[in-house]
Amino acid sequence: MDQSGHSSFPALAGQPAQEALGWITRLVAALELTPLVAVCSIDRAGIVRFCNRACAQLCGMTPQEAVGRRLDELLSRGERGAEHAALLEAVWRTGHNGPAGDWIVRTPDGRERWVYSTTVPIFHGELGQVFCMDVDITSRKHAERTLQLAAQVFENSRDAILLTDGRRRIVSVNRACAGITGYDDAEMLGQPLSLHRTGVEDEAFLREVWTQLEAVDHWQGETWSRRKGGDAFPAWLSLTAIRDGHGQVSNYMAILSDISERKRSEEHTRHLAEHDYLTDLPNRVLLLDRLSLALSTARRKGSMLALLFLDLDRFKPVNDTLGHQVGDALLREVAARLLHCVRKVDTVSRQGGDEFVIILADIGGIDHAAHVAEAVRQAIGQPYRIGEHALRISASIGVSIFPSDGDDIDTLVKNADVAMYHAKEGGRDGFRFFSASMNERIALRADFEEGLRRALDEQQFELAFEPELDVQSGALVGAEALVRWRHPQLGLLLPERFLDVAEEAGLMVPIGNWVLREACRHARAWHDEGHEVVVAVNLSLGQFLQGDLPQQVQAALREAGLAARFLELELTEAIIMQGGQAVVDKLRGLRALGVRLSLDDFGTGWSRLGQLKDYPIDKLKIAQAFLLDGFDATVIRTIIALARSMDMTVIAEGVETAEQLEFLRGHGCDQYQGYYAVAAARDSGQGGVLH
Ligand SMILES: Nc1nc2c(ncn2[C@@H]2O[C@H](COP(=O)(O)OP(=O)(O)OP(=O)(O)O)[C@@H](O)[C@H]2O)c(=O)[nH]1
Repeated sequence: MDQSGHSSFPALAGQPAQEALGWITRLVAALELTPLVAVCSIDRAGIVRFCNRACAQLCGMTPQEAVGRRLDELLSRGERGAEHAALLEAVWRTGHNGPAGDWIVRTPDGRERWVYSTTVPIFHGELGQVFCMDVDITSRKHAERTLQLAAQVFENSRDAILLTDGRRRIVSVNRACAGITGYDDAEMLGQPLSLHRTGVEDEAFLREVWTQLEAVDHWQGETWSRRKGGDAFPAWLSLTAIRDGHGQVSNYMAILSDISERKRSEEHTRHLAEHDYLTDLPNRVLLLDRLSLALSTARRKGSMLALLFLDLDRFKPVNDTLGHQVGDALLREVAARLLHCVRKVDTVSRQGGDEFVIILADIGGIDHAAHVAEAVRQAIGQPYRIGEHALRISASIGVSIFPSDGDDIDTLVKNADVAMYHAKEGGRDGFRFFSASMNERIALRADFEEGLRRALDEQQFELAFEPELDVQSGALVGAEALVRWRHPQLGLLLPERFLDVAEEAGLMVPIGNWVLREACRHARAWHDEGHEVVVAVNLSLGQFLQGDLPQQVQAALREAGLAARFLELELTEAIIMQGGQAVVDKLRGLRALGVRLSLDDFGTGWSRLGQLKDYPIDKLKIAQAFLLDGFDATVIRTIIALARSMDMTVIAEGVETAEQLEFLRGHGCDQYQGYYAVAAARDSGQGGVLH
């Protein structure tokens, strides 16, 4: 017994001294060698006096290296170091065992280990040493942490997770399970995992699922589930068999995700991809899909189908005058009216712009298509009220029929389009059925356009000149250049035969520039022969709008060596109607080159007479309509007076008789042109000048 009353070795009490010593030696040896418990002892100064192998290993050194160092050099006690130091201090103070507990220690080489640790004071007379015993529980701690995390994942997952035992009885469900399925835990636990619990009801499907699960331990796929309340919802189901160490299935895990939201968003995305944003009608993609389906059905049933290709008439001016928003609203209203004209089985789609295509599925006969086309025409033609605007619009409709007008999508769409084009050409506001001859006309027109494209390169254009004579003296003062096309097969063509096509084919500018250069070249030739005649060239709107028009004019004059005052550019009213300072500036720019400007066809559409004085125009050409379609003396007199008041030259076109010329002379008209001028020039020998 020591002075404090503690027995140093109670277990050896009563043993003979020799035997006790043997026991102690063996115990120390066991302590020394045990791999399970790291043991070290420290003295009051905190110096390590004993360190077994396990302790040395934990610290990453040999026992010899450990002994003699301070304990905190071996194992620092991590974040809770102060707490541990206080505990140790209490052991020294009270002489009682320190409480056992888990600690994180840090070894000298920086590793962190979890230890289960206790501290025992050992008395030898007085309190001599404190033994620290640590069991390394790092792996267990990690396993616990992993399990804890798994449990958190299980519990917090937004998907329903169900665990069963090997006999498919539910042993655990997470919180989300009740949220998704509507069944609470009590209704689930202990129940067999018939997938009815997850709402999957298709027996054949379920058999297939379990068969695959048994074979490869996993199955996943999309399925329809039903909540306890009866609602069906789309779900993603994943089933996994979990096997034990002997390869037997010990558990099954089912994960059920509610994918209604994702489906809704996918559906929304698909809707956007297949529908027109403005009218929400099927777009071209969906139309082709529906048409393909409708064609398969029609082929199988041997029935007919009609395709209506609809294009609004003169829709562009609605946009241009009232703005795109009104245009958009009109398109939406048109879409709504179209839907009213067809059955549920039919498809109304918008192709873009002001084009719509309608599929009439399974029609009884052609008259059905005609009936719908007429109903559509009438519906579109009813007045519209868009905001404060009252509008009217019409549509041109082309119809193609399966099987007579085509057997495949492309042909049917193309033929309906061709028929629509003919409806436009036929005066708009109507419908046309496709006929084979339409294609021939389209092909002819395409050939014609192709020929026109080649005509410039192959020098098939020519100029003719119409003389302009002085009313008083009869002298030749000018000549208007008029373009002709010597077509290889069709012979000499007048501009009205090909200018529309040139306009649509974008050829007006190159043709116009050719005319300009060629006219200047001719004028120069006349001058060289001693005839100082002005040459007049018509300027199209397209030409006027080109940015480098002044340069083109200058180049033509330079190439020909013609003085600018001998070139007259004839403007159309369309150019002046563009209005604005930009037009005035451009005209002034041309005028500054020294050329003359005349206004062609004056009097037919000009509504802003007051502004005429703002434009730098030298000459007015009285439209020939006033002379040819019933001689309008009042208008002619007025125009002459107007031109005089503004100091402009005035010329009358289309003069055919001596009386007309007399009238013009009597009212002070300066020049004239037309059949009578041609004859007069010929008779006076001046006609030959204009070769
Ligand atoms: N407001 C609006 N206009 C559009 C839209 N898409 C295209 N457009 C316009 O629709 C017009 C289509 O005009 P076209 O069919 O070429 O010509 P049109 O004036 O109808 O003449 P015709 O068809 O020859 O009778 C163009 O001006 C386009 O800019 C759209 O989504 N909204």
